[in-house]
Amino acid sequence: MRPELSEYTPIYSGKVRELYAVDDEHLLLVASDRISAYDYILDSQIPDKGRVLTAMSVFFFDALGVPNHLAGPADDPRIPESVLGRALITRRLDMVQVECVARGYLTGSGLKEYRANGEVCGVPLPAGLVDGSRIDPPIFTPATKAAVGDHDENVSFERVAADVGIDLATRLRELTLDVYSRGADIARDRGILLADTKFEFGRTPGGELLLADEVLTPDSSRYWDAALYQPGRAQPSFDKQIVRDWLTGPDSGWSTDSGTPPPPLPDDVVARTRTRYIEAYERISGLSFADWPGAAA
Ligand SMILES: N#Cc1c(N)ncnc1-c1cnn(Cc2cccc(F)c2)c1
Repeated sequence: MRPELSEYTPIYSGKVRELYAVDDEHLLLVASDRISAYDYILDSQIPDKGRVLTAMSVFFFDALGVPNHLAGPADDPRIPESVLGRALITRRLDMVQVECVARGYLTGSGLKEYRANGEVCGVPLPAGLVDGSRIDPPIFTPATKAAVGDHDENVSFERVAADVGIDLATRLRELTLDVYSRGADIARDRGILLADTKFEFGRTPGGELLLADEVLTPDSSRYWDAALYQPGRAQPSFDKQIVRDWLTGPDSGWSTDSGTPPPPLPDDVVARTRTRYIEAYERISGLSFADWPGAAA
């Protein structure tokens, strides 16, 4: 008999995820079916998004073999039925307060910084780069965690070293770039470009540094279809472009500068977006989402 979610203590509620205390040493990370676009949490949910993204994290935790915070399988008996497949039991860690970002392509806040001063997080880049340019080798572009609703602030490696010490900062950079590069290789072999990603790390009471949070999901990363890749423009998001195009298209009656929340999504936009998430998982993992625990939404 599985416990009810109400038996666990809520300790954090994010835009699309929640965190519960299971006991003194373990947490339950729950991924919802909520989706964000243009800095709004949409009223419409994407069925099975939480289960797909949980499956992607588990695939990469297993595939990359990095010591991590998982403390049980996807069907761990401590996971309530109501969130089975979209929740994981993890070790409770002392989280390192650094957003560990790796970039293999130039876009978003990194592009904005580059256009202003030719570098990202203090890392100089070659002249002449455009939106979507490859950054080879990939770079470590850390950020400080923002308050809810704010954007993280990009900081230099030197700032991270000042905050957490040079040894830990060096280890964070090394792990971030290694895990990003190996994850990007896996995705690229399946026709999907991992443009950038954000990792979080934490330490055990014994001081071991573990990879935590979600790993290489479309919510913590930018995924692009390699077949559509064209440097010099904003690349279509593998998973969110259908939503973005409808919201900014003629049928939504909405615009990004309206100052109002986006309208609900049409059923076909929801359905096609669900399919994109499942396609990303099945192409990258080589596994069938039908085999993943939990009831289809
Ligand atoms: N992972 C992890 C983790 C851990 N293993 N130990 C202690 N704290 C955290 C932790 C704290 N904040 N977050 C972000 C987060 C993740 C998932 C859902 C949310 F609502 C929020 C993660």
